[in-house]
Amino acid sequence: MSSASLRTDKLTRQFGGHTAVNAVSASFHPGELTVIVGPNGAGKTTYFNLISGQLWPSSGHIFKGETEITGFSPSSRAKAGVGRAFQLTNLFPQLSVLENVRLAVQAQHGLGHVIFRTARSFKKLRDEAHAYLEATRLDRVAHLPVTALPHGDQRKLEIALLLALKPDVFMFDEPTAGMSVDEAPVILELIEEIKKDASKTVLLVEHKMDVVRSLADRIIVLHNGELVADGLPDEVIALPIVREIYLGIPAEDAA
Ligand SMILES: Nc1ncnc2c1ncn2[C@@H]1O[C@H](COP(=O)(O)OP(=O)(O)OP(=O)(O)O)[C@@H](O)[C@H]1O
Repeated sequence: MSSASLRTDKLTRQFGGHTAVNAVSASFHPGELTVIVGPNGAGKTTYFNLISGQLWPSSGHIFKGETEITGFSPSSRAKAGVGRAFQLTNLFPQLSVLENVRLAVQAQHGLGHVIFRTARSFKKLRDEAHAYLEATRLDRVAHLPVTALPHGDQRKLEIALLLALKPDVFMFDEPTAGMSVDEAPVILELIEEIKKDASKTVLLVEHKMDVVRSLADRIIVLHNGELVADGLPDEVIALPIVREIYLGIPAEDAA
């Protein structure tokens, strides 16, 4: 267990009388990309929100390495290395895409929003920000105010900001949702790149089976809040419950 970079132990969240996530224990390891699948309402987003700190668990624990982070705020979790691509909040709408990413880089370097000290250090931060924009193919819109970005580019910016955070654990919730067919491959290639880094742990919630197949090292299946399967992609995809959910094959025919 000690090699896990992230671990949930009997993680549970109730809403009123409804148990959205039910005693989910799972470990996630560096160099591994785990896709979390399950039907609508299975508890995937709630599980993600519990890990990233948007929701508190009703019971159970979350560990980053050896450190228990269950009581940490979302920003403390991010500082501890658990980073999630978020809907764009906390941005400076009047500033350009590049400036927003540069501020994220600056914050990651522990400089907060202080005025940069030297021209050289400012250039270093800008160059790093530019590298994240190139990685997400946003360099062509670097000068635009963030409010001018179309939806697909906004989703890419979420990922550029996540890269700036330099997390050990990357969390993506349907990263290509709402993107056009020609935009999605850029993001998938980028996630491929991240997963090649043996020190990074990647968690992905995804509905699209082609994306699941191309990226997953491992798949876990949530159903009614419970973890019902955990294994290698081929094994898990062959399970009747997964074939029923994703391929529409009734469980009795798929068995
Ligand atoms: N804030 C909330 N208050 C009450 N019930 C909630 C809340 N958030 C989620 N739920 C319920 O918890 C269950 C799990 O929802 P969740 O959104 O985590 O599922 P999901 O697997 O992410 O679904 P989808 O694939 O549709 O996004 C659902 O029954 C949902 O209605």
